[in-house]
Amino acid sequence: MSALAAELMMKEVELRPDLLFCAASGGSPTGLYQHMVDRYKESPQVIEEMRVIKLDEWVGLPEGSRFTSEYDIQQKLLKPIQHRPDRYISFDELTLAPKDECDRIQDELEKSGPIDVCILGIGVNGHLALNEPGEFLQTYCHVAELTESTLSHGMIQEVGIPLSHGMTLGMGNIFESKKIILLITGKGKKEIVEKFLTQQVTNTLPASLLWLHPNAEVILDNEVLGEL
Ligand SMILES: O=C1O[C@H](COP(=O)(O)O)[C@@H](O)[C@H](O)[C@H]1O
Repeated sequence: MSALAAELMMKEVELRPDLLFCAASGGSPTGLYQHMVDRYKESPQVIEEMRVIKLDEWVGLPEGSRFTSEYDIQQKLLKPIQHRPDRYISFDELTLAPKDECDRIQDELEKSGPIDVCILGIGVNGHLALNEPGEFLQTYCHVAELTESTLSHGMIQEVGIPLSHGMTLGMGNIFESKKIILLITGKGKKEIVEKFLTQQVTNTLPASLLWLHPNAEVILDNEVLGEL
C-alpha cells in the first residue's frame, strides 16, 4: 500500500516539484512517509521544493506534547526531509483561538491552493480528516466537535487530559484537491470498509464522498483486504 502510494506521489512531484501536498497524521501514511524520506535521501532535490499543508490537528494539547498531529508529521516526514518552514501551512496546535486559526488556514489555502495531492486515512467511523459523520458536512476549515470514536484514536489514548475538539480542513477543501489518495489500513476498520465499498454516498460516512471525486485513488493494505 505505502509503496504504491509513494509511486503515485513521486510521479506527481516529478511533474510539479512545488506541488502542495496535504499530509495526514496517524498510522495510515507512516509507510508512505518513510518511502518519501528514503527517496529524499537518494535525491533531495526531488522533494525539496514541495509545499506541505497539515490536514488536521487536535485542540487543547499542551506545549511539547508528543500526541499532536504536528509532532507526528514533523517526526515522520518534515524533519527527516529538512522541510523548510516557509513552505509549510499548519494549524497551530497551541492556539487558544481555534476558530480564528481555522479562518487563517482557510485564507492561506485560498492563496496557496488548491491542494495538488491529498493523503488521507479513514477513521473507524468513516471520518475523513476530522470531518465527522453527521447530519451535515462542512465545506471549509472548521473546528470540529469530535465523536467518542475519534476521541479513542490510538494517537491520543494516553493523553491524560480530556479533549473534545479538533481543527480540520473541510470536505470542500479536500474535494478541491487535484488528486486524493486514501490509504486504508489499521485495526477495527472492517465494518466501515465494507460500507465504504458499497459505493453508497452518504454524510454518515464522510469517506464515501470520495466516490464522487474525479481523481481519487483508494489503496487498501493486505491486512484489511484479508479481513473482508
Ligand atoms: O482521527 C484521525 O484518524 C484518521 C485515521 O487514523 P489512522 O491512525 O487509522 O491512520 C486520520 O487520517 C485523521 O487524520 C485523524 O485525525
